[in-house]
Amino acid sequence: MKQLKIIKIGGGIIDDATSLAQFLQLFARVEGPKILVHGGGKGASEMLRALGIAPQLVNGRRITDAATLEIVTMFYAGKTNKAIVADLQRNRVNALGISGVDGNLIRAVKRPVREINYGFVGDLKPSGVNAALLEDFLGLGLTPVICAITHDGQGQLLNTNADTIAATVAIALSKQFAVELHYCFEKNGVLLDVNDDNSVIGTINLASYAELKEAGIIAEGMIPKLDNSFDALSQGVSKVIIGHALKIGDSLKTVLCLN
Ligand SMILES: Nc1ncnc2c1ncn2[C@@H]1O[C@H](COP(=O)(O)OP(=O)(O)O)[C@@H](O)[C@H]1O
Ligand SMILES: CC(=O)N[C@@H](CCC(=O)OP(=O)(O)O)C(=O)O
Repeated sequence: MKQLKIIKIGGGIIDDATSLAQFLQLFARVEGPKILVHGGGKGASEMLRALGIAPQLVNGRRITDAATLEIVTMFYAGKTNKAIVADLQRNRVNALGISGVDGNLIRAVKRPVREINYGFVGDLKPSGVNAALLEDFLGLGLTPVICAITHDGQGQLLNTNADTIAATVAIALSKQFAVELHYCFEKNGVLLDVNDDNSVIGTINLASYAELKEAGIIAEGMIPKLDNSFDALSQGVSKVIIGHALKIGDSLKTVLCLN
């Protein structure tokens, strides 16, 4: 089976121009077919504040009203996506910036209102990913760069967590490829002590994840990241790695496994 690397980069690195440039230089050197999925939540929150809108996140997901949707669409699909593609082109990677709307790449369903009304937030299923289009792009030697905006097929844009996009795209492509999913961020991996970058937990399985969550060692944004990771592993993704964005390929990282 052909190999494919799907690499997700989060807002902590994107927000820092030097770190982003260093990461993209490393990404350019990753061999074989690859896809970059990017977030940008931190910068979007700063932009919202600058425009007088208080960002609201619940369990790592942004409550997205109409005004917030307009701004995050500009920020993710415009400014951030194009800046990343331009820098990859500088690094001689033929990157193709794309949202989930273009080419019907990712069709989502607006999250139903339960205790919390998340507004224009999209939930995903692997069947909503146009895997054939991504395969075609890869076949043309292009490197897709996917942002966190999706659509419902009825003209409505939706904001979707970038970790979830990476996992769902990875699952959708795992029929055609042996997929390695890398979550890259500003720490060395999943840590025993969130303030000690030397406390990386080398491997986590479903049982140890439950214990670490119960003990409060894994918290906040790391919970949806790991939920997405275990979903991906249980639905055909070969390998999931969580590590530092500026140390891709380094041995310091967390590898996830089901058992
Ligand atoms: N055990 C842990 N190890 C590492 N990070 C953790 C842990 N528990 C909670 N976190 C938090 O999770 C954050 C990563 O999640 P998130 O902010 O969603 O990242 P990203 O924006 O890159 O997707 C870290 O910056 C850290 O504050
Ligand atoms: C619905 C939802 O939460 N969408 C995210 C999309 C961006 C993202 O996921 O960015 P990071 O990966 O940098 O956190 C948001 O607006 O924050």
